[in-house]
Amino acid sequence: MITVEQLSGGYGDVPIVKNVSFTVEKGKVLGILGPNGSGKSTLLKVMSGILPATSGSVLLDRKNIKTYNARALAKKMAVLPQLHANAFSNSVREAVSLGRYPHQTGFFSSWSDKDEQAVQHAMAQTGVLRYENTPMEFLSGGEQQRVFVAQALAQTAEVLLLDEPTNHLDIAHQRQILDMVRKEAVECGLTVVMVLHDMNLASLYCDELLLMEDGQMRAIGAPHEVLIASQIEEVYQARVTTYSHPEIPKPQITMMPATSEHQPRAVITKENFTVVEDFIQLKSEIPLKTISSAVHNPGIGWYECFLNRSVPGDYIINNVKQEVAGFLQRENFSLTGTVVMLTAVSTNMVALNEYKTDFGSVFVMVTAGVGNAVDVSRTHERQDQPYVGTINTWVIINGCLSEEAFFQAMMTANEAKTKALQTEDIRDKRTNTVATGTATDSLLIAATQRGKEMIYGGPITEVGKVIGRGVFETTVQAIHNYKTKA
Ligand SMILES: Nc1ncnc2c1ncn2[C@@H]1O[C@H](COP(=O)(O)OP(=O)(O)OP(=O)(O)O)[C@@H](O)[C@H]1O
Repeated sequence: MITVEQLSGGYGDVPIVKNVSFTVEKGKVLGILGPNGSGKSTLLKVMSGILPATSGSVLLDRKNIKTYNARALAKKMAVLPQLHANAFSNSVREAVSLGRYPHQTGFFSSWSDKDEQAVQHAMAQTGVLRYENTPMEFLSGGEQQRVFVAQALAQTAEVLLLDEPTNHLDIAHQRQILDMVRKEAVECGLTVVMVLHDMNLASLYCDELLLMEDGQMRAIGAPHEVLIASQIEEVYQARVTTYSHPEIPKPQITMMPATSEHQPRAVITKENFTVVEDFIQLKSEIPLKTISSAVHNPGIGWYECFLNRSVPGDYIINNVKQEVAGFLQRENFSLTGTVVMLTAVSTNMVALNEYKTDFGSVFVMVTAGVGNAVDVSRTHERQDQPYVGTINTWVIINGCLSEEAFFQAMMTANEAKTKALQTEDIRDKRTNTVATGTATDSLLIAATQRGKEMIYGGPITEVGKVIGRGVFETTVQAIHNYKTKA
């Protein structure tokens, strides 16, 4: 455990670090973030005693570091500095072994089994074992960086201070070093304070983050309490946006480029749609921000091509995703840029309408295979497998929607679809009650994201009104087409 109390210090008379206080418990990892020159490295230097503190104190297990002599302190705390004077012409093994100097005692100190184990463990953990006998000068910058991390690790101190440990490392080695740091913290109780420039890595690997600004603490707390877009924008003077990591409940930050770049024409018109026997296609000149429950490329993303593909009624394939990928490859569609829905109805039953609004046109496309419609409130009564029958709906918006508006637009569209089924008196054959949809309906909302952002997409908003009317009317029309052409 390390405690920093109202610590100030710097170079000569100039205070760089001002009044910093925090505690890192045993087995926890603190990440220090901040713009260039905000005092991160200086803070580590004052914490480790490399630079004198002008006021305040640093405690290791509640004992001031001033009470330790250099060797005793080095046994407790290992430091990886930002810049290494690479005076080594010796081997990797010898460089890592230097980490053991605090443990060497007496004038003729001998190399113990413990020393050997610590060096072997450190080299293995950092992936430098295979360079063991290579001279340091023969290693790349990233390989040398890993050797320096190994040297700090070999010190087997309780507290590790790391200044940009992932400097020069490719992503695989960044992961290796940071995984190793986390593992040593969680499994061996190592306490870690590390300066990182990459906020996303810091979010993933640190329990807490300290954000520095002009030598002072701007914020400290769990990643989600520190990585707040407005706060990061203020401190770094850069436009950013936050999003959730897809698999881990940690925030991530992405930079927003300046928008001076020429933007191509960004309007979807009727000409962007084509209907052929196999599919209904929308091909956009710009990627559209999309949210969908499609078979291929579902979820949230940016896509340029959209297919509502007609497949035979007996289309039962074990691996639908693979079959669709094969189709895209055969037909020369981009696997990563195309969203695909499947329908058993033929493409000539499509209903496609344009709705003109003040912010731009909205297109609604529906194919409605309602032969096997279901009443969602009664499906719990049935034991059978879902069978074919699909209403596919696209809402394509020449406009800009907030994240919230996208989800509300989905709800609005779905409500309008259900209302259309009610109006057309489409029934669940088993219960003879009004159907609410089919077992495998799919919905897609896509927008050009140009123009003024629409914050909400509920039924009484500007965009919600057109979605409500558009999906209702177009679904009714698609049901008529299905009834007359089936
Ligand atoms: N040896 C030095 N002598 C005098 N001033 C220094 C020295 N090293 C750094 N500084 C000053 O201290 C301030 C903080 O520097 P520091 O290296 O701590 O920043 P940092 O946050 O680690 O930056 P970076 O992200 O660029 O590594 C800077 O204004 C810098 O110019």
